[in-house]
Amino acid sequence: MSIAGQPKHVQEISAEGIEPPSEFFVKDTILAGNLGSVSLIQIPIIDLNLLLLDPYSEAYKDEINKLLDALSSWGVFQVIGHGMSSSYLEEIRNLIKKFFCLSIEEKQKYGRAADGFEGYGNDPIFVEGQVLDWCDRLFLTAYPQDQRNLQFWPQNPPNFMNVFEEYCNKVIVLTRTLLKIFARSQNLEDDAFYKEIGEKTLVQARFNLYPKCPKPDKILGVKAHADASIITTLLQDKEVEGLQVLKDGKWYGVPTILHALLINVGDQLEIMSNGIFKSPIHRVAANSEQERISLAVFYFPDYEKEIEPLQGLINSQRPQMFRKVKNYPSISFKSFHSGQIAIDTLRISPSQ
Ligand SMILES: O=C(O)CCC(=O)C(=O)O
Ligand SMILES: [Fe+2]
Repeated sequence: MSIAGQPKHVQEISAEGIEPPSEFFVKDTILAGNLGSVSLIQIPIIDLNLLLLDPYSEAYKDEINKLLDALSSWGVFQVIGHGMSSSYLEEIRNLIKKFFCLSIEEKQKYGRAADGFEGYGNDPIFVEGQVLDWCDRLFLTAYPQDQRNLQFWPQNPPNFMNVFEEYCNKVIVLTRTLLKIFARSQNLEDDAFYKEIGEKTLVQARFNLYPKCPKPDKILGVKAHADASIITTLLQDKEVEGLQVLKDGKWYGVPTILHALLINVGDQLEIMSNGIFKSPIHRVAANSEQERISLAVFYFPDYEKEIEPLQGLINSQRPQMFRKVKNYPSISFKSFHSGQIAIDTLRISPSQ
């Protein structure tokens, strides 16, 4: 089955074992380099429990320094001690698998519109000549609650809504705790980032399925990008790796850790931190042997909220690095599809 005018779901192409259509083949750019094997790198593992200790304790100081180093170099770390047990995270992974295991017809009940973003589907085509990601996804808005489009929320598995909602709530609590700790790491008031973001936040989730791909040396699960969010919380497949992060011009594979969640700085946090925290460029490799799943939860400010570097992080040594911005995801989206790095369009050059 293919939907009129749309390429088939990746899951179907993979199951049929046919040659992938040419739209999936990456073009030879620096961001598509080294698609063969990359070395796995142990990105920092941060224990949240240690960051909730007395700030004068040695254990706290060591952990906050490790965190600061992670935020300002990789822009990504694995968090443990977040209060969600391994078995709970396994329940969430099972929910993702159960949904993607349904027939295409069943999943298609929650299918996105041909030109839409929300719902179940393959990579939406927005520009001519776009290279397609080897990934089917279910994209949902979780908060604000009144912006949920419930027609896209699966009724099957039957407990989907409750389990997903509870998980989102836990991720939101974790995100807000991290924002406080990030502020402390800069000697700012606990609510410094939180005040800039405002009360109204947008929380969206992307459930990803990366079916087996016969050409992992020429095709990507997700093309190189930086997230437009403030913070992204990623639940990775427990066995199959695929996420890669670009650092100093080299790609590194991120290992998966059963009980950890992967946190990455999004562009809007890089902006608010005046460039101190880095929003990493990352991508997902395809895999010829194994299917992979993941769940990314993106935490955004409201579209109407203007974001800018915090005053407390601007000084003569570090002048303001980014212009103010509103509705950053739309800028990011356009840049992504025209091959630009979105955050660079907001950079203030030193002479300005
Ligand atoms: O699946 C992954 O590991 C990462 C997905 C991702 O980067 C995204 O959805 O923005
Ligand atoms: Fe991402």
